[in-house]
Amino acid sequence: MHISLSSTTKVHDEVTVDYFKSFTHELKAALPSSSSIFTEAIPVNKALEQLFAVDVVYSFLLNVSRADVFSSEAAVRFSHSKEALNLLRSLKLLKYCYNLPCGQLCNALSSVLAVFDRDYACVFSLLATRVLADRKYGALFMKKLTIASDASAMLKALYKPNADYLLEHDQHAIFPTSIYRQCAGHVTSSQDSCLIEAVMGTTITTTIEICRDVLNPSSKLLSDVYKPLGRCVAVVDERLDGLYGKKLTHYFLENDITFEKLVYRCMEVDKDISTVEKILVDLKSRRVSRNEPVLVVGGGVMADVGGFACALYHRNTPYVMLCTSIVSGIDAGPSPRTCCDGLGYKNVFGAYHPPILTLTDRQFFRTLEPGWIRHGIAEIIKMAVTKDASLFHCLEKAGNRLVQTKFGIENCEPGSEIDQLSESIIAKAMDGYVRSEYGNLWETHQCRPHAYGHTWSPGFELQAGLLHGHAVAIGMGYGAYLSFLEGWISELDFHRILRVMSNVGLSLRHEILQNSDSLWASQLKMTEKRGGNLCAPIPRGNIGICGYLNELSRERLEETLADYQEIVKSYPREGFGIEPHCRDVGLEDPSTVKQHADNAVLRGSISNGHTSGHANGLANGCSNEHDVLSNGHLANGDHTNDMTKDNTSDIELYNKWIAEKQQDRNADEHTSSAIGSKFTSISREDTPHPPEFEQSTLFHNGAEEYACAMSSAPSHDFEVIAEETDKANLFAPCMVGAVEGQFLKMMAQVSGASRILDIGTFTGYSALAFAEGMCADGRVITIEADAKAAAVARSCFARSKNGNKITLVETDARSAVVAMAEAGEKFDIVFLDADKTNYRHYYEAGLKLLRDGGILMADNALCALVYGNDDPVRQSLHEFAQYVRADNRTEQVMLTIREGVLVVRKVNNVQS
Ligand SMILES: C[S@@+](CC[C@H](N)C(=O)[O-])C[C@H]1O[C@@H](n2cnc3c(N)ncnc32)[C@H](O)[C@@H]1O
Repeated sequence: MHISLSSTTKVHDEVTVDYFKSFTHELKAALPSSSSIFTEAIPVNKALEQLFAVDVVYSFLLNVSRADVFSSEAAVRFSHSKEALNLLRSLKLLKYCYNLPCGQLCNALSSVLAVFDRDYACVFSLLATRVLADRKYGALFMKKLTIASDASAMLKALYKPNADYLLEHDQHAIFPTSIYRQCAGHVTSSQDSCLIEAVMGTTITTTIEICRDVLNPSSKLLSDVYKPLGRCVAVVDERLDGLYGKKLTHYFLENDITFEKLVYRCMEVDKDISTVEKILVDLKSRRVSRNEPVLVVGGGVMADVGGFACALYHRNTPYVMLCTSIVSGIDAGPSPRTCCDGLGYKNVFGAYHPPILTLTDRQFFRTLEPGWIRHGIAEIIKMAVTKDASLFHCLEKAGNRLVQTKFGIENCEPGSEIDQLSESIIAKAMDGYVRSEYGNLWETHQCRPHAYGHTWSPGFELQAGLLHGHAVAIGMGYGAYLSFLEGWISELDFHRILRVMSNVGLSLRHEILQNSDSLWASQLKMTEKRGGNLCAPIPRGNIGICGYLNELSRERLEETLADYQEIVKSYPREGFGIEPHCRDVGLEDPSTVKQHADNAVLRGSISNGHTSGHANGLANGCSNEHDVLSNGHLANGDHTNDMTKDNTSDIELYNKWIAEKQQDRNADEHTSSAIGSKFTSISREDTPHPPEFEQSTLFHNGAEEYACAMSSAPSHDFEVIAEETDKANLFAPCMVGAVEGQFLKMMAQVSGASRILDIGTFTGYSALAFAEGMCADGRVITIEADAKAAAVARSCFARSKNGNKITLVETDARSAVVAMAEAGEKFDIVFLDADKTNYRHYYEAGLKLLRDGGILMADNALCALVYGNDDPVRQSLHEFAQYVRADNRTEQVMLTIREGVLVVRKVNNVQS
């Protein structure tokens, strides 16, 4: 250090634990508890001015502002105890004292004092609390009080020279963009500057804490971050909001912090760019600043998309990760690899952006299903086998009690052996994970122990619809077998690894392994991703140590895979896992999701004239073991080759094919009216009655079944509805069913509807389909007159995660719609599915209820064709269709979905 500021200022080369200790004693001597500064009589600004003028304080702040807080030497100096580590955490904050709000600065000072003198810290914290509570001075940067043009001359004389020093020698300390990251680099150039060689590096700091009861208002973990800012903007997983939303709100309310909660659905299927976009739009609308840590609350999906949104927002915005699942709590939460799926690939978009603070609290595990707990344990086992033998011992000891007690949270006493063991397991797993991840933040090399189990599993995880943890467990078991065959671990240790997984109900095998193609495809893809090396992490030497397998031929893979499956058959359940599939724990089958994703890629590649190899190329750039889709044909590239053929010949072939098809069809009387020469001039003739239609159904046999098979599978909630309808002996065909349900859901999604009116609930299928397609704060009002049907619907809504978006009104819809229109209610979509003879009445009220541009849909509209001549509904539906057709306030299309859906768009502002 080259500057002396006053004769009394001591400049320390190194800030140590002892330095903090002597600061505490010196401060107590200079400002004893009896000082007037600690009394309420003195205004906050005066108290602060006095505090900063104390010689001990300004020499302390000078030293910490110049301290090298990010070096490994500094870490070593503070590594001997938890208290010392907490001091390092305070030091990292105090380094930026000029830029800290006074409230936060005083808080950090009282945390330091608390390590050495609790009584004195208590007195000091009263001052800190007063400052924090002061709207003006609590949020004011220390530099405003000490070096700004209107600061007192005395304080300026003390603090300005050091600020000037920092401006020259350590710009981060005086004008930081973020207090959580620094960068440095050097540039060398030729004399004429035509050749430049440069090196750049970034240093990021973060804190990870395994904590308890973080949402108890007395916990300071979150309030320490947000109190100085005055507010907390949080992005919250919708499911978590249902479970803990009130507690979260209460926490911030009690701590007098404005809480702005943004809620998003975070199922695996939501992990796409649209969710990230929504978060970005919302952050902007809340005017979140680039220095304001966003609170991200949820499991793995939320950690990925929330973290990614923060990485994109202002190019880089800090965030605090509150982990609520095991996977986020020890893996995705602190992970720097934020991402979302896209173009049919998992994790194809992303950024390296770790949280500034990760909090893992086991209390949240209470609401996890056993199947989710089991799947989370796989990620812990991976760290135990490759990084930490002591963690492995803990897992062996705890066994299935981890699942039974939800990691020491249920069916056991606080402080019991399993409670402590669980805490230790989570902490050690986290430690192992961040040690292997943070040393290789940008994945600049492929020696990554935490990828154990992830080399072959991407080949079958999605195809088999497996939960990630079960797929990884199979990958780990097989990897351990290869390690044993290599002579890297003993047979005993190989079986210990299998046993620890089997004991908690994880899978050691699955039928899909009978075909090794997908594993081989995955191996090829991984090798490509890992820079041409297989580099498969497997245990080597002992449990707790990692080695890397770099060669495995196709023949050997087949042979060893077959042997492995024989061996694991001797394990309980013949090696199969408990509830291994996503569908077993109520999650959407990812293979369905994947199928749609593949279609998207294919469509994209055709319409862009690109090959699917283009999309493959994107996947190659991915950086996450979870990211390769298990699609054998894409991975093998054979499909790619088809698509890269000469474009012209493809078009010629297509034209020839279509000409033949046209001829065939035109030869068939029934279809020639709609296809071919008459296509552009369909008759617009109207008839007083519905035209004769020879068939009693709209479609040939098999058409609807095929449409159903090729549409996204409905969620489990609809199975519940079907079962309950059946149990209640209600007429099941009343329900809109799978294909139309999926259509309604999509209409809600693509229109971004936030309010939908569903007339004719029956047992709730259409209402729930709409609800599924709407965002968290969407509302479906559904009307049903029949008490029995309404009761079934109500119970189904109560069992669905989307049921909270639905309000069921049990009444006669005819008068209800009039009353709603009179009350000025507005909807984005109105769906008619009640008494068909009253469709015209609902239509008129519906137009009043729709916002401009809104959509009205009338179900069963094509039934005018198939109902018998003596059925009054036949004529009534026909007249309704005629009425709409003649209405110039709307435009419409009759869709041949199920029994016909007449879709009507309101084009003008409709007067009542
Ligand atoms: C075809 S079902 C509706 C099916 C439902 N949309 C679904 O997807 O499951 C028609 C429902 O409308 C109800 N309904 C008929 N007339 C009604 C009225 N005037 N007011 C309210 N509900 C009525 C019937 O009780 C019946 O449950």
